[in-house]
Amino acid sequence: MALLSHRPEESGEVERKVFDGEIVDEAPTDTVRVDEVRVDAPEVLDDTGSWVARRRALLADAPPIIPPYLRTREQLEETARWAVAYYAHVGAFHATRSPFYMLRLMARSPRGAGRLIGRWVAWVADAQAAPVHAKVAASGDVQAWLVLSREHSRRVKPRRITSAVVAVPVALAMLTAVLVMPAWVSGLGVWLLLCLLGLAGGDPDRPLIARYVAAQLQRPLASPEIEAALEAIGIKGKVDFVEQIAVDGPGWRAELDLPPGVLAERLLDKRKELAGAMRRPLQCVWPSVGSEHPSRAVLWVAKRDPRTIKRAWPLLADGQADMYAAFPFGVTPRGETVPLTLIGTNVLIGGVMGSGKTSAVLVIALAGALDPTCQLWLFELKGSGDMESVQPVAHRYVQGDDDEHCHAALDAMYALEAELKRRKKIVAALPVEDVPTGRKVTRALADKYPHLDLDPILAIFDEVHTVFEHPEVGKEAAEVAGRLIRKARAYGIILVLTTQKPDGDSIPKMVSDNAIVRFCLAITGHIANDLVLGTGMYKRGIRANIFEPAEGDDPKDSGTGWLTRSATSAKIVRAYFIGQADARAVGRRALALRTAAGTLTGEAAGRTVEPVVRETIADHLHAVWPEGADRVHSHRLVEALAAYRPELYAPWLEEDDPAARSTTLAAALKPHRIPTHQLTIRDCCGGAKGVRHQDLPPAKTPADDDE
Ligand SMILES: Nc1ncnc2c1ncn2[C@@H]1O[C@H](COP(=O)(O)OP(=O)(O)OP(=O)(O)O)[C@@H](O)[C@H]1O
Repeated sequence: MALLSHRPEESGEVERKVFDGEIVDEAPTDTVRVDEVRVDAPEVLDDTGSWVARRRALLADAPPIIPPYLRTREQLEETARWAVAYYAHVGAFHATRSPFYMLRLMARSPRGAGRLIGRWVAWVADAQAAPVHAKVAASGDVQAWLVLSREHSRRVKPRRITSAVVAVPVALAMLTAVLVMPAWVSGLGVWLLLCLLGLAGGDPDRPLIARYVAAQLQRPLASPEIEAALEAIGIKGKVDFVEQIAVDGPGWRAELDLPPGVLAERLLDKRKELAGAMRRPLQCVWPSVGSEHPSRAVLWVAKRDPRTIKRAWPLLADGQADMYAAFPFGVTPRGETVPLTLIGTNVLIGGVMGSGKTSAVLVIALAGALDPTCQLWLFELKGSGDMESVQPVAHRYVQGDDDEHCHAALDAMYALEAELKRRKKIVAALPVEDVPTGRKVTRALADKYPHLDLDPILAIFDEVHTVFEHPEVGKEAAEVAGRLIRKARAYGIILVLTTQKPDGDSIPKMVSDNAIVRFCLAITGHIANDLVLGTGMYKRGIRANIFEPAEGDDPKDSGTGWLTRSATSAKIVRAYFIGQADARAVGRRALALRTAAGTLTGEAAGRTVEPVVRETIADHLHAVWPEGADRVHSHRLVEALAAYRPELYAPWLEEDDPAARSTTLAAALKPHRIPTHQLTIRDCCGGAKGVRHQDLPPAKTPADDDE
């Protein structure tokens, strides 16, 4: 589906074209006029300059003289193929059922004969006038009765004569024909007569011909249907169609101005009602906000229900992926493949239960698996086993939502941070000719220096809120993830986070603010929408509450969401759906690829993952502890920590009250089992909460830090 394009082209030209909510680079060229609809000539505004200037503007927007499908052979062929396939199918459908249609006709012929004879008798007897006769007879008006009788005779007599003149010769002719003609001709005649009688004996509730109902073959879109549907959902008033409804890819596109004062975003909120009013499957109806003004709407309606079109992931059966390049991720409702390039980015995926997060992230994981150079760190924190297919090639694989799994996830985040610092140091020391596009990891760099281990790392944390909400590791994990998401992408570490709880508590602000690729599946409410897609997206009409999550066996819009890469690009995409059996087959292929390439690492190579030596707040306390002191007040420690590691502890100083700062420190120390006590330190400031040196765990080697 081509949707809206309002992204500056590289040339610097800005061309805004809106197609059904999706932002694309170029306007579609494959439009075919299909529908004679009322088209008002574009209004010429008074202030657009001279007569010539106004005509120029009109000409610029004028539809092409030769319809595009006559100029592009592919579109013409595609349309012709579609039409032939459609009519061939419909023809075959009815041809197969024609014997049943015949039987039905025969069975209805007695009723048809009865009806025709009844009508004939009623006509001859002028039955229409019977109620009037009855009324006059009841009134006892003799004069009126006589007038009516005369009139009745005058009308009925010629009918009787006509009937006799027609019926007798016809009956005789038929009898003669039956006796004289060969048997097959008589049979054909009787059969035809019975068919005609059968047609006359039809029942409107039981049509003779089976209605060809196919959800994926939609009737063409027409303006009266749109107007009626808008009215049905409460949008009353004059609707102006900006252009004729046209074929646009595998659907129809209508661009319209809603009645004055009605915002186009209302259609987004009422997509379901609109589809209901149009009597079309929800997945076929895609409204979007136009670019000209807030009341300009674009409605794209699919010719076929996208759910009935099975599209296999292009890498399912063969092929490799390259994490430094694009891999196929999904398709737009128009059926165009949407590639995804993840190097140099990170990904945030959000959606309610059943919206298709795991299926979408599985596409990314399998693409990573099919790049033999890519290290996979997989944390499936739902514990459902949906990513087991990738386990055989994973450098690290954790599945579950218990304490141990959350600790393992935090540990992995620290390990990724340590790896980031290692890479950063290496890249900083490289000669400038090795990093012509800036100090970041590239495929060329990784290939040139294989011993430096700069190959991409794909780290997926599925249902990451499980870690962020964990009472012990949550806060720490949020801080590490916040640092990682900002810095890791330049060094070939791709972070992919998914959550079914997009809210402030389950996704730290630092994470949501710094996500680059965002994929928002079905969600409820504008807060969750903007948390996943970025502030202001809901207002701009990029709304994921238009999608419906899976319900039972019906996938509905599952796997469909808004995919954005920057504030100005957004498109509706349905991620490829890869079933578990297929995913396992891809996993086996990935294992073979890596075994042949000798690139199995970590757990996949049978190694045990050692926990990283990492800094904790206990290490930081050791670092700031005054030499020789056996006790220090908490508020003093907070000030010292904030000076030592402002990125971690400066926010604690926002609290002016020393007691409140002490409470924050006590809460942070609790997971490390470091107690705080009421301490009186004479040379300091009397009695207050504080920490005893003897309660600190022994100092350990701090992780390398070049912050
Ligand atoms: N792209 C897709 N195309 C078609 N169906 C899909 C797609 N993605 C998911 N589904 C269907 O939706 C169901 C739910 O998908 P999935 O488990 O990925 O959702 P989820 O958001 O991870 O749900 P939960 O949070 O409950 O685990 C799947 O079982 C599948 O039937």
